[in-house]
Amino acid sequence: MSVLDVSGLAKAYGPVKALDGIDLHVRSGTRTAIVGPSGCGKTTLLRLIAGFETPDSGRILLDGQALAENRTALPAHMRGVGVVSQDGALFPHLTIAENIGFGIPKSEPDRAARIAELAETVGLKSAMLSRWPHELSGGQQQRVALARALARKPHLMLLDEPFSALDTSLRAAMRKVVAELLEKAGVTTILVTHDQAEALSFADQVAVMRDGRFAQVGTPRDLYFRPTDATVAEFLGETILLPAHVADGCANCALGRLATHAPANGAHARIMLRPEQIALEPATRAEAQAASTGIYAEVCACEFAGASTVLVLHILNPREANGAVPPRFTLRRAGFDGIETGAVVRVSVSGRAHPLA
Ligand SMILES: Nc1ncnc2c1ncn2[C@@H]1O[C@H](COP(=O)(O)OP(=O)(O)OP(=O)(O)O)[C@@H](O)[C@H]1O
Repeated sequence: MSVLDVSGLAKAYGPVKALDGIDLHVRSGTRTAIVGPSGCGKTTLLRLIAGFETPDSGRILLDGQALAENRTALPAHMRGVGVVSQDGALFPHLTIAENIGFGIPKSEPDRAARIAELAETVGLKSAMLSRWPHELSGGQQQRVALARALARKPHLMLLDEPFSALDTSLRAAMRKVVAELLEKAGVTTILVTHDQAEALSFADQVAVMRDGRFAQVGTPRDLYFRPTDATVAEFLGETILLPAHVADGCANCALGRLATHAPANGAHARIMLRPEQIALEPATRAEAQAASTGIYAEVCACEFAGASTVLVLHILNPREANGAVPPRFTLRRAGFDGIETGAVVRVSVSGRAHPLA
């Protein structure tokens, strides 16, 4: 099991600052996911850790040993770092057994047995060992790529969008298999992905990257429920943002007085809620007009999308303190429960609101 420490890492391609001062600590035997929009520098970071490129400045330590320090770098093959890329990149002229055994010396007496064991570990049938890469499905090829990387007994595994070419159901299954396998082998792992749900479910630690820097690093729950800003919040999932007056651990907003996560203050703060925190119950316009407590809303729009439905809700009796809040918000709900455009609903909020600057 190995510990990775990255500090002050920077890399520019001409005028483009691909990495602009990255600090990252990955604990031994854990899984870290790096997410961020296209072009933010994710692959560049993996390439520097793998040793395919040299940083302009900064340091990468694996178990205290310098893999790269400023412009000096240990060659990739001496780092003990395994890499699995998006397409698996198998050698087309080698059989599956030869691909898996690529990094195992031919002189090793139990080479064939190790290849068979690795194939079994990643769930490949022994009959596949004599096949060629083009005779395997995408998911099977990714398993071979993983077995090939594991054969070298890496201290650190780098996974660069390894599931992105797979269809949705296979993707989820492979993610689970790979997470379990790496955990069992105790290999410290970094996964790069575009998929926020994948990052949140796969990793112990998630780093959100933006313009060559980390916007936030933390546990999946921390990042999802306590994002540092609205961009991180929206990147990690559906978000409801409402203007609020935040003081003394409470936020006054269009949805009433809500307890907040942190003791934040600020007259112009906003709060964030996740859609799972909002419950709707059918109600009537008369109830809404007569009510002295509770929040009522009218459904102004309803977009059915199969597994989820997006509602636009107009709050009929907003409770905000400053009166300047547009009392309307969008809510994505799982499934469809018959609430249509024109319906009146009672709105309740569970859990705490998260204040944002
Ligand atoms: N070899 C290169 N030469 C010039 N610019 C490069 C090179 N490699 C990357 N870049 C630039 O550096 C920035 C970061 O690229 P990188 O591939 O690391 O992003 P990414 O987050 O992995 O993107 P994606 O999710 O689309 O793969 C981009 O602006 C990219 O155009």
